[in-house]
Amino acid sequence: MDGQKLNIPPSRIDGSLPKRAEPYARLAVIGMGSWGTALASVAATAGCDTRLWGRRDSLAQTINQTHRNPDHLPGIDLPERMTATSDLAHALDGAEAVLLVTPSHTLRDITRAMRPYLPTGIPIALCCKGIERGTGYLLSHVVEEELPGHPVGALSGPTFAHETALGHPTAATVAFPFGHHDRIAPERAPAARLALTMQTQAFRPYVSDDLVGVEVGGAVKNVVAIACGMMTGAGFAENTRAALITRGMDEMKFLAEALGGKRETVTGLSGAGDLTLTCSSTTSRNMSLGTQLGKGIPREACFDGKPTVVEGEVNAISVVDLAHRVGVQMPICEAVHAVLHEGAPLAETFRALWSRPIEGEPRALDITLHPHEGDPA
Ligand SMILES: NC(=O)C1=CN([C@@H]2O[C@H](COP(=O)(O)OP(=O)(O)OC[C@H]3O[C@@H](n4cnc5c(N)ncnc54)[C@H](OP(=O)(O)O)[C@@H]3O)[C@@H](O)[C@H]2O)C=CC1
Ligand SMILES: O=C(CO)COP(=O)(O)O
Repeated sequence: MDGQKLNIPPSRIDGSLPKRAEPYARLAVIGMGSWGTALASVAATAGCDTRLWGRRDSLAQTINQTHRNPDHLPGIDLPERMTATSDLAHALDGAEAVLLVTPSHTLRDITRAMRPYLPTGIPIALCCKGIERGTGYLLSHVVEEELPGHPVGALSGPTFAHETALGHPTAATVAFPFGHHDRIAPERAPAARLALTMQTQAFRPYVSDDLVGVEVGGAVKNVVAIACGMMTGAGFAENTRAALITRGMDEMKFLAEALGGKRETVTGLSGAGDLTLTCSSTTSRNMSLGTQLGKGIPREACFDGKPTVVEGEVNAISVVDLAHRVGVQMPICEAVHAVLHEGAPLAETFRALWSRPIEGEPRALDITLHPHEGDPA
């Protein structure tokens, strides 16, 4: 069977990108924190007319006057081409695509607020990481509810904001479900156009059609990073961290598959890539929260008491809740949830995690071996 008989355009047969994809000329970036600012900087560097929105007018004015974001990316120069505003209508006016980069718990409110200003059909890419608490929805589902009639995708990967903004070589995945756009000419496909819009000499996007796999990777990796931090803070080292990363990836894989995502996405930039980055670096806020808790620092004293966006903290609740709904076991995420939200003692919780009955690797090898009776497990 060949593509001619199926009447599939050549670009769909070999999976290659449309040959004539056009970058977007104007982008709105919603969220003036470190990642929104870094992404706006990348897009502007790539030549796109970029407007960055944040809730504080004083910060927007500072960015416009100094080309720096002293609150979220101190000391890093931003391109003069990007402008900042606290006026949502102005940010969205004429935007050909939108990046959503607010903390995940604010997503529903901000997308609802965008509704009067965004003509239908404008593609929206999620750059925040999480699952909605209470509903258990992937964030793309939240956007689809609040802003119906838009192609929704994600941009995600191993991307610390300050490194990206400094121009360190960085790669990420841009995922939109291709199926939604079958009637759109290939050169209009949002994943291709957004990837081209964001490409610079330092920032390298890859294109995917597995939005679910990408979203699950971003949400779960933060919870696993807290687990890695907890064990590191408690005094354990590389063996432990490598085990948590690998078994955490297994949890990611099963949740992604249960929701219709692809296993191979979990081994890509938005899964294994981001998991490795976040679980290996003291720069990570999630890893850092875990480390401080593992050292016995009370939650209210972590980060010297400063309010800090730690997505894995709330997402431990939503990930575990979603896993229960779809019948997937996620013991590492459950352990983090128990310590953070159920008052379970950290040392005992992780000892119990390590003493669970022996299982097969992979899970498909359906084996469960219980400890001998009388063993001190
Ligand atoms: N930082 C990174 O390296 C990366 C972050 N991400 C993801 O990007 C998303 C945004 O995080 P990031 O840019 O790091 O955030 P930051 O911690 O850098 O900044 C927080 C941002 O959220 C705003 N904010 C905080 N609380 C609220 C609230 N209750 N209502 C509305 N706005 C609020 C802040 O506004 P204000 O300044 O006015 O307080 C600020 O713009 C997260 O999902 C994160 O996981 C993804 C990849 C990399
Ligand atoms: O998602 C991130 C890097 O890809 C940022 O991770 P932290 O929120 O843990 O700092």
